[in-house]
Amino acid sequence: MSQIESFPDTDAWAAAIAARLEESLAAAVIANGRAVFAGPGGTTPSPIYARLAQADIGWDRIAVTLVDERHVPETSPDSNARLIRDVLLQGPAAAARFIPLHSPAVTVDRAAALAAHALAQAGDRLDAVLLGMGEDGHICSMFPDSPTLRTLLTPTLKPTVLGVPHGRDGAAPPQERLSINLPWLISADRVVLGLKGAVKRSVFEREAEGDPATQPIAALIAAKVPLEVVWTEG
Ligand SMILES: O=C1O[C@H](COP(=O)(O)O)[C@@H](O)[C@H](O)[C@H]1O
Repeated sequence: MSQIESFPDTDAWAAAIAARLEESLAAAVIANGRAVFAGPGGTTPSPIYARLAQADIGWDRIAVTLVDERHVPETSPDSNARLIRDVLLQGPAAAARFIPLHSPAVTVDRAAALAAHALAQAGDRLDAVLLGMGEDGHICSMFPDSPTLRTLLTPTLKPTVLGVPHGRDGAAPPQERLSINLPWLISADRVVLGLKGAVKRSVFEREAEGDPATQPIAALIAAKVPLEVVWTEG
């Protein structure tokens, strides 16, 4: 199982994660003249994004995208793009190019195809990835019991973005979603999973021992994603 690194409080935790992402993005800009970062939405990443935004790392050479998104316009409070624009793409990081996963006025599958194309144009791998995890064990929009789950977790496909239908009969997710697939994470140089709280720690420990075909955390570990798990009680 992946080691869990613990930090005493949210400030130390967010600073440690932001420093790792900054280091990988700066190294990629120096080595390749460009870099690609992908991050999550949700309630967890804001303090990390606020710190990362201040890094002096040549943001005009960096493309920023999402690991997942709801199929909603950016005006929606549920939009992960809105969080990225409001918190990460500020200060020095405002110079970065944003690649949204959602496209307005098309189906979720068409939006996914457009995002897959835009991401492939940005590069053949992600230089730094931040992940969050829901208390049901989902990362990106890889939801337990979703009909797209097994495809998203298939390690041998090419890196892409898939549309995820909303769950039936109250199952998650309540809205259509878009998600990068496991092969994008396999190809990444660095993947940091930021966890807060005792519940998420125990969910991670349980999921890490699970079935790689149906449990995203187990799939990442089995596929040898370069995963760093960084936790604070919060
Ligand atoms: O639905 C989502 O949830 C997860 C976890 O969110 P959090 O609020 O528990 O931090 C997030 O990683 C994902 O990007 C988001 O779309």
